[in-house]
Amino acid sequence: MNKGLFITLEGPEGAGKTTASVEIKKKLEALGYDVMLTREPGGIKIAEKIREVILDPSHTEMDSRTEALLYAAARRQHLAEKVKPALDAGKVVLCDRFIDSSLAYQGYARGLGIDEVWSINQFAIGSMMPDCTLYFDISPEDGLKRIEQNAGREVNRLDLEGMAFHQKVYEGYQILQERFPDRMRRIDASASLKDVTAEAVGILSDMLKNQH
Ligand SMILES: Nc1ncnc2c1ncn2[C@@H]1O[C@H](COP(=O)(O)OP(=O)(O)OP(=O)(O)O)[C@@H](O)[C@H]1O
Ligand SMILES: Cc1cn([C@H]2C[C@H](O)[C@@H](COP(=O)(O)O)O2)c(=O)[nH]c1=O
Repeated sequence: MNKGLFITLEGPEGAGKTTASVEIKKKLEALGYDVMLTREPGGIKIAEKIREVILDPSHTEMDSRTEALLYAAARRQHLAEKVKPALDAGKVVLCDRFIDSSLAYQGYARGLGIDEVWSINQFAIGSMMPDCTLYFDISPEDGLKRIEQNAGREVNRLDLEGMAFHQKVYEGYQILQERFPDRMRRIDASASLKDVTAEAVGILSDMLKNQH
């Protein structure tokens, strides 16, 4: 049984998840919560190594099922080694991407099937679903425009996919929102960082107050 709160941040490329997660962490800490920020794929040594393999732009030959399985493997290790111990210690875990990324990117955009990708992830995560998912809603055009303007950002293999793929990712997230209306909370990610952070902190502090 979790003691902490498991929060995931989801959305298309350039939605502002990584930037906002740092601000959300600061605000929740100022309210007295013990917060751990982490990311997928990655967050620990083994998963960061898997991330390098998945996202290396030269790995153009990677099969879609291999890609889905690697994400699930990285997820399992990250969950077992870092997320679960933090939740057991009562922390608020903010995780930049989780299973919904696999469902939207591999399940829907790659065409493997949301249910098929769900089932391989069931093996990886068991019953460890997020308590709440902040869905950063932004059009793929606007998200990619932000990334293009960020000269320092690494360009990974998935960034190099065309607009049709990113449009499908966006559609995939819309389907997930319909499927999980209670867990997924939509945030207008086209708003300013200040407004995005305030909306996210509002949602989470209500949840935390009700939990204790
Ligand atoms: N609310 C915002 N308004 C305008 N620009 C923003 C906002 N939030 C983030 N940005 C900028 O957009 C770019 C992408 O942000 P960020 O890396 O946080 O997105 P992300 O959702 O984590 O993307 P990815 O999943 O592709 O890594 C960065 O240059 C960041 O400074
Ligand atoms: C967890 C997860 C991620 N992805 C994709 C989404 C992004 O293109 C990259 C991760 O890069 P970021 O800068 O850290 O957002 O990987 C995916 O396709 N499936 C997943 O399960």
